[in-house]
Amino acid sequence: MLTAHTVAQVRAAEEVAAVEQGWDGLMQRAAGALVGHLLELVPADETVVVLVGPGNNGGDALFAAARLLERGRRVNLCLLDASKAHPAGLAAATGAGAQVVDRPEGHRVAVDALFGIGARPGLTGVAAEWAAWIERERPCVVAVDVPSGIGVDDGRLDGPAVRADHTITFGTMKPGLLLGPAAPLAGRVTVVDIGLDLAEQRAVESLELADGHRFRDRMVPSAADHKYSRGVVGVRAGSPEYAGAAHLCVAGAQAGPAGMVRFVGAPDLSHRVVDRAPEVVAGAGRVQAWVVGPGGEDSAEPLDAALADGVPVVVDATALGHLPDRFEVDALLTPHAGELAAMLGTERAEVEADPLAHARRAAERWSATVLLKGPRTLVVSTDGRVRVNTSGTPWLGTAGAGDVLAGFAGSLLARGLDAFDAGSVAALLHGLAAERVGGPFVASDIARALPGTLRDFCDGSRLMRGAEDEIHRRREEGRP
Ligand SMILES: NC(=O)C1=CN([C@@H]2O[C@H](COP(=O)(O)OP(=O)(O)OC[C@H]3O[C@@H](n4cnc5c(N)ncnc54)[C@H](OP(=O)(O)O)[C@@H]3O)[C@@H](O)[C@H]2O)[C@H](O)CC1
Ligand SMILES: [K+]
Repeated sequence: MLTAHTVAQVRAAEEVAAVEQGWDGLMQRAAGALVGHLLELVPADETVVVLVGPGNNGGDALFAAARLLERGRRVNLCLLDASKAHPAGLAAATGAGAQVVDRPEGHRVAVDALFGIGARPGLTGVAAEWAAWIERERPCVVAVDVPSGIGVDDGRLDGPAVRADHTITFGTMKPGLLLGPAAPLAGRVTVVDIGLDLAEQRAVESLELADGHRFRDRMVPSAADHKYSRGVVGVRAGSPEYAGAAHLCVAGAQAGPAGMVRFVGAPDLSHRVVDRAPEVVAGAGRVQAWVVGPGGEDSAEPLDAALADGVPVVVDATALGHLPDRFEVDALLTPHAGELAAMLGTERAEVEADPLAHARRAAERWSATVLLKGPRTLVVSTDGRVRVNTSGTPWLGTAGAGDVLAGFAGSLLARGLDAFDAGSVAALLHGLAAERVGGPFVASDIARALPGTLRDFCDGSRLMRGAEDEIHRRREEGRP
């Protein structure tokens, strides 16, 4: 699981680490980690330009520049404000032979050390000009800790920011490297250890394939299980206009770990669903979770009927327009930015500019877990936990992909996962299934790839557990 921490959490951990390592020791450790990656990333014959800001972020890079020069690399410095550059760092870099230049133009590799976690979002003045040069000329950019100018805690952009190819970040991910419009500016992110102890607190998490072990026992049936004990997922989706949404939502539900899918809809649509998917049982009956809304009629009736059962529910598409005042059951709302904007009475662009704040508002407003679909799907729980999904490909922007996701999430809910886990596991596996298929694809291809992806998620954890057991055995036997 990837974890990200806020600036305040990082600062607090730095205070603790500095007692042991000293502030200078921390900065040297950050600089050392940076050098290791720069030596790998930058071709030996390139002259690197380091864009140096007024704080410790610039300090990290100045000490790294000195060490690069000692390793025979060529380094120039662009100082945002010569009077404020980290004095000891500047002395080290120039002492090692770094040249100060006025402008970054002409360089093909840049290190962005303008601002780190101490910065407000949005660059101005010369920093903005340098960011514009990067945007125009597209040199290879390695950002120190974060791309300068991003909203570190929320991923917002408030004016120009640096676009990086790589970000070397210290101690932990930062929320802005994972979510919001800022995340793509970080490029490939590498977290390096500088001895911060952050394990317990976290602002944002991101599930990975290797996290299957956390869910395996709640998804894979045991020998004692039968179809009902595995959970029944009910689907109320589709309409004469969007009959396909019923098929796709059912296909997503069938791809999950529940033991049975029920479909409730108009007789004609029910016949068509069962003709295509003979395992489906049509008609009302007991379920452990409902999925309501994909391609559905614009009416309050399907969600009201589902809520009357008092079981967990996935609420998608048209059903998002008929929400109760607050949910009394465990609910997973799955809007895209436009739908969330309509729910909150705001504009789509506002949601896209700050997805986290809007998802949080909705989670609080309706007392429900909110899965906000997008390039980085967010899942926000009622108690404030946040997961962001990093799997998937842009090919997922295809008709019906959301219907499959809703059905699959419903199956996880019916199997007993809570809305937060069901939403975040569904988003992860939906994205991994898309990566597996490759693209271009249609939504049915994703539904077909989901069972294998789910199996890998669970099996991978078995392999990992095998490895953990082996490590444990070796330790007990005193072997390395
Ligand atoms: N604490 C440590 O020893 C370690 C820090 N590490 C690295 O340090 C940065 C954080 O460094 P910090 O000095 O706190 O902050 P910055 O380098 O990000 O820059 C702060 C200065 O920038 C000014 N500022 C902030 N925002 C803007 C802006 N939008 N435009 C112009 N100027 C801005 C700010 O001025 P103020 O007026 O707000 O005071 C500061 O002068 C961290 O990211 C690491 O890279 C290492 O991790 C090692 C340990
Ligand atoms: K930076």
